[in-house]
Amino acid sequence: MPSRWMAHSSFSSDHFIGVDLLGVARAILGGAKIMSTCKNKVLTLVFVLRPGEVLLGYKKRGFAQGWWNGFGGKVEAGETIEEGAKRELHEESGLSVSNELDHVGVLMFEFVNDPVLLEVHVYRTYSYTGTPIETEEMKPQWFKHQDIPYKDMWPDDKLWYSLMLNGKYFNGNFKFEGLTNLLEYEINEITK
Ligand SMILES: Nc1nc2c([nH]c(=O)n2[C@H]2C[C@H](O)[C@@H](COP(=O)(O)OP(=O)(O)OP(=O)(O)O)O2)c(=O)[nH]1
Repeated sequence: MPSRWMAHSSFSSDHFIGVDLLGVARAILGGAKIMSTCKNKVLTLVFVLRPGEVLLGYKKRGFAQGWWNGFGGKVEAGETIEEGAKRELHEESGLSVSNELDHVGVLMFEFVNDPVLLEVHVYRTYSYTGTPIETEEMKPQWFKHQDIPYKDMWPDDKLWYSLMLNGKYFNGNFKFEGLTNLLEYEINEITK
């Protein structure tokens, strides 16, 4: 395990967020090392915003069923990551985005006993057309920032949502055992 990772037993206030370019460089180097031995699965995650609120979808089936999340999924062959993000947003919420999405972060997830790393590209946008609709996969709902249902979400989300909601740029590394036990993590805010 890379020594730069921090071990934590709770998610209270002891998490590590460094505005530290050296740390970012180390994270990139660490990522490159991991990438040479593992295959990454590239995924997208899109947050649609309006003042003071974020649109989340209740996952009705599949991976992370029963949790609230942004919209996204696997990037398909022949599309850019951003094209994949817009496609998944449309498929899962009915919303369309014609402008560029704001790429705010990359989150790397490692799962114990699984060689595949998840590389999740996080986007946000205030600009969209359409009305959110319930789809086969997601049931959308607007949440005020103070009402975000963290207890029914991925355990890492409470650690980086404030950065995303506040328009900060960040990257993160997370090591999970199963889907609910977050063993170690590191989050870096990036100054652009
Ligand atoms: N908020 C949050 N999202 C995560 C985490 N880990 C993780 O994979 N995701 C996101 C990335 C993707 O948007 C989504 C997983 O994608 P998916 O498996 O549903 O992909 P998909 O829609 O292409 O899958 P499928 O329906 O075709 O099976 O979950 C996490 O820890 N927090």
